[in-house]
Amino acid sequence: MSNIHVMDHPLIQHKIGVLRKVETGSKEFRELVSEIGMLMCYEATRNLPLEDVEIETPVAKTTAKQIAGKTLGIVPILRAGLGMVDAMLQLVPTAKVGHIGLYRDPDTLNPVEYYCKLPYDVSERDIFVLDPMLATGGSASEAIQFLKDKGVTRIHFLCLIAAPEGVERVRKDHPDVEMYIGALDEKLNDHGYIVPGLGDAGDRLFGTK
Ligand SMILES: O=c1ccn([C@@H]2O[C@H](COP(=O)(O)O)[C@@H](O)[C@H]2O)c(=O)[nH]1
Ligand SMILES: O=P(O)(O)OP(=O)(O)O
Ligand SMILES: [Mg+2]
Repeated sequence: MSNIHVMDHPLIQHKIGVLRKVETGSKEFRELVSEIGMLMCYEATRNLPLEDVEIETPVAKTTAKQIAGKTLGIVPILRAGLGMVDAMLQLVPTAKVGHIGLYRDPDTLNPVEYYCKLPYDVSERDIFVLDPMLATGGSASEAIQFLKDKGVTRIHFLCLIAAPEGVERVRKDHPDVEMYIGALDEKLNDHGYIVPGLGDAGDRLFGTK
């Protein structure tokens, strides 16, 4: 079974279409990123292991299910990944949140790290790395490597839009990572932007351009 999952849900496709539009302003953009993030979280958590737990309802004792293990962690790649955090937390309120700050050098397109703060028990958790855009794959690959160096073994990567180049890079560097992709686009342009894409996700989320 492939570990690359391209979303085919009509709600996700519809919302990504609105997100792409040049006339979609920051407020609506933020709402859409959050909504799509929530729908993708639902898909990305589909295979989490469950364990039995004995509970008591008002009527009877029974065996219910709960997520097994030390539960989850969420790691947005700053800034753009921040737009997906609240939605994930609404579905998984007990998740801990780490942050990895990376920006792309505009000339080399290589990621430059400027911040990192992770939960102390990060290595015991299933980690969901968030970034709306997977372009060259440099940022995602570096963030994932960073987590692996901290001992994390179960990593899932979620992005709203991906270029084939980025998917190939992450697949090659990290074949063990589950990738969840809202839409797979055509290519990168000469500046490393996804075509057709949506522009710079961080700028559109925070109104910085
Ligand atoms: O069309 C795009 C392409 C990239 N971004 C931002 O860059 C990084 C991902 O780029 P990589 O080349 O994959 O490292 C991502 O964090 C986005 O913030 C973008 O917004 N739009
Ligand atoms: O990857 P970048 O350089 O686009 O960073 P940001 O997410 O802060 O816009
Ligand atoms: Mg940006």
